[in-house]
Amino acid sequence: MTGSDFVVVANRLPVDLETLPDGSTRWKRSPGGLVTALEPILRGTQGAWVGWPGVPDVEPEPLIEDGVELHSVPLSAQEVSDYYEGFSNATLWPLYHDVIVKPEYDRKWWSAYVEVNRRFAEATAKVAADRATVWIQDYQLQLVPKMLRMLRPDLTIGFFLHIPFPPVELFMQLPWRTEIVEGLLGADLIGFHLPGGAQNFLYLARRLAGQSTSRGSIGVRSKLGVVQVGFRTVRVGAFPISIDSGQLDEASKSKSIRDRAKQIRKDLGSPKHIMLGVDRLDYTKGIDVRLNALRELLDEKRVDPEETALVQLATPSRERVDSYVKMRGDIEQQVGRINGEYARVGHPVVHYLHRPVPRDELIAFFVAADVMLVTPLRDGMNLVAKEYVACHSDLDGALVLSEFTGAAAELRQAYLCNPHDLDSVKDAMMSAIDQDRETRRRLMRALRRQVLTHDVDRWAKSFLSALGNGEVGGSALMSEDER
Ligand SMILES: O=P(O)(O)OC[C@H]1O[C@H](O[C@H]2O[C@H](CO)[C@@H](O)[C@H](O)[C@H]2O)[C@H](O)[C@@H](O)[C@@H]1O
Ligand SMILES: Nc1ccn([C@@H]2O[C@H](COP(=O)(O)OP(=O)(O)O)[C@@H](O)[C@H]2O)c(=O)n1
Repeated sequence: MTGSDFVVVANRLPVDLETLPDGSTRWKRSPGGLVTALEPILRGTQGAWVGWPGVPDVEPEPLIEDGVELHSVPLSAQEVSDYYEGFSNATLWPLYHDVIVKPEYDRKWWSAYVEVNRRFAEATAKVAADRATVWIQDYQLQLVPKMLRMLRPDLTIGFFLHIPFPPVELFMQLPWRTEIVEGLLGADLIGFHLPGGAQNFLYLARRLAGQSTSRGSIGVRSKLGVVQVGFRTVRVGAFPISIDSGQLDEASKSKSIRDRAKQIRKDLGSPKHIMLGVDRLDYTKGIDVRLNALRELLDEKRVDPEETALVQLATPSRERVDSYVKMRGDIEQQVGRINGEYARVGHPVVHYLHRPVPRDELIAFFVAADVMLVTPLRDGMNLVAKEYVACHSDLDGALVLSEFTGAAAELRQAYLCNPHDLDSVKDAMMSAIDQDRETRRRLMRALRRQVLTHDVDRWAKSFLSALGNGEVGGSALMSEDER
């Protein structure tokens, strides 16, 4: 059998097919941190990537990009609605993000999820070489490990969840909770960002799937948990994802980016403090939280509108899902309200862009920003926080970071805040603005040490070596009955 020895399977390909006004098509980079992280890992490996091309009802021929074979899995318009917008992003996404909005449980969406997961498993089974390693990504594809194992028992199968794995009490709401846990248990190794997610999963493997599991605590890139599924041993661990920090560090030092960053400051009217938010427009990201905090700081005259600019770059995301439509309206109203009260003609306080920004332009914004605002109510990791740090070799920047991000477990020298407590967010913003230069430099130096030594390459190697060598750090097995 021919095929690829290493296959990544993700809901999206790293590029989306875009139709131009003249009817022609071109590929453009897909949104989100999963693609940011995996694209440099696969580049040049001669591996394959199986995913949806981002638009309904098309099935482009396989293509090769940077040595990687891209294989499209087609979705009909109805499947985009039921599997992607419905079950993935109106059921699982809110359920796994602390039910910030109420998850909807719809049997039709579940059927579409099962059907599309089956299609991904079949497409992968065709692409993978004999005894290949397959790495399945994220919440959209949690049934694929089991389905693929049934089709191709020769494969080594890894699964990584990019979003938080929820507390047991929330997960238990899901009508199809057992099927999801059993789907994941088809993998040889299941990875989470944080030990807490892995621990939650182990408990559910005992309780819902009735399997024996290890009892010891799980470490970061160490001390894996174990689930015994018949004769198979499934390992479970924490592998915090990261970015290509060396590449970003280099890029941010280039003259063209530095010049562009200076120009951005000028264009903003040379304010004393540039604050920046960079997110997909998603209710998990707490864009409303930072806008509320800024408005109160302006009201209380702790921040001077003449000296301050907040730039919010918001990539459009999941634009047909109801909760996203509503949130967009709310945020745009908040931006309008702040500018209505505090802007001068030609001098807004909040600069809001609802469109994707080219990569170099984004890096220039990171370089220009004095204070980065990352305030999600819940976020699996948040790569933006790490990207900002990687872009500040000048040590002259401050990161305000929500405790409810995966990144907060590693970036302890950020100005940490609780996004549910507006005073905590306001205080963190003020500390970031006011802190003396020496303290800011010391904190940024420590943050950079973490981000530059823990890059995406280390993430992938730690996961793949654990997948490859069957390394186990777990202790004795414990079944549900023994608990
Ligand atoms: O594909 P979309 O529906 O447009 O969404 C984009 C991606 O969003 C999510 O990203 C997550 O992965 C990041 C990298 O691990 C992590 O830092 C972040 O906290 C997560 O939210 C989603 O998980 C991906 O599947 C989407 O492609
Ligand atoms: N306007 C924007 C916003 C985000 N992004 C990128 O999208 C990725 C977002 O990753 P993330 O882990 O912070 O969050 P998710 O969007 O994956 O949930 C980062 O690599 C950002 O640099 C972008 O390119 N343009």
